[in-house]
Amino acid sequence: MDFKKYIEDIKDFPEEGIIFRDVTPLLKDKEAYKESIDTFAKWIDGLGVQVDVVAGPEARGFLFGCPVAYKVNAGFVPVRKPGKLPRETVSASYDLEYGKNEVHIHADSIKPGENVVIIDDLLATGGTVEATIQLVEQLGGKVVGIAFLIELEALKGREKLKDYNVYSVLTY
Ligand SMILES: O=P(O)(O)OC[C@H]1O[C@H](OP(=O)(O)OP(=O)(O)O)[C@H](O)[C@@H]1O
Ligand SMILES: Nc1ncnc2[nH]cnc12
Repeated sequence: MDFKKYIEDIKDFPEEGIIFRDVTPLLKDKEAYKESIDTFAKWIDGLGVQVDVVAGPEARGFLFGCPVAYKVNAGFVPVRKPGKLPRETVSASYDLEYGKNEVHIHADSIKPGENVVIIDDLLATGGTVEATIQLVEQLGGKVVGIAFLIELEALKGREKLKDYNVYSVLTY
């Protein structure tokens, strides 16, 4: 399927100079959304390992991570912005293409030795996923794969992920 048909390019959002890749038209289209989830799941099946956990960064990572977790019979761990998780967390901070942020996961959410796949809608500078990897590994999880719907190649996020198995459905 030509998924790019379902991605809207918005100039100068949320700041001048950024082309925002909006996935909401894809989410709205039942066939495109389903096929995108199936595409992630097929890639995960091809890894040949039982995935225990899918971890997805707030908020758009939930939109893809949760249905993929369901499909591959794994649990889902939300990677959240500060002040959202009610129990003890571990955290890491990072720079965004626009701005700065911090991510948290519950300290008991991943057990040592569990196989984890990280899913997000988009790879830009790689800051979010790098921070997410740090959290998973701090808890003893093994990052067996990382997948995005969209990779913005010019921002070279993949260079931060050299040691990992990385997949993107679409590149720009
Ligand atoms: O590779 P990076 O430079 O880290 O950028 C990619 C991240 O930026 C976006 O999330 P954002 O923080 O805008 O939050 P949202 O999902 O809540 O909109 C996107 O969903 C990725 O998580
Ligand atoms: N250009 C972009 N479009 C959509 N989400 C993003 N997150 C970081 N950069 C982005």
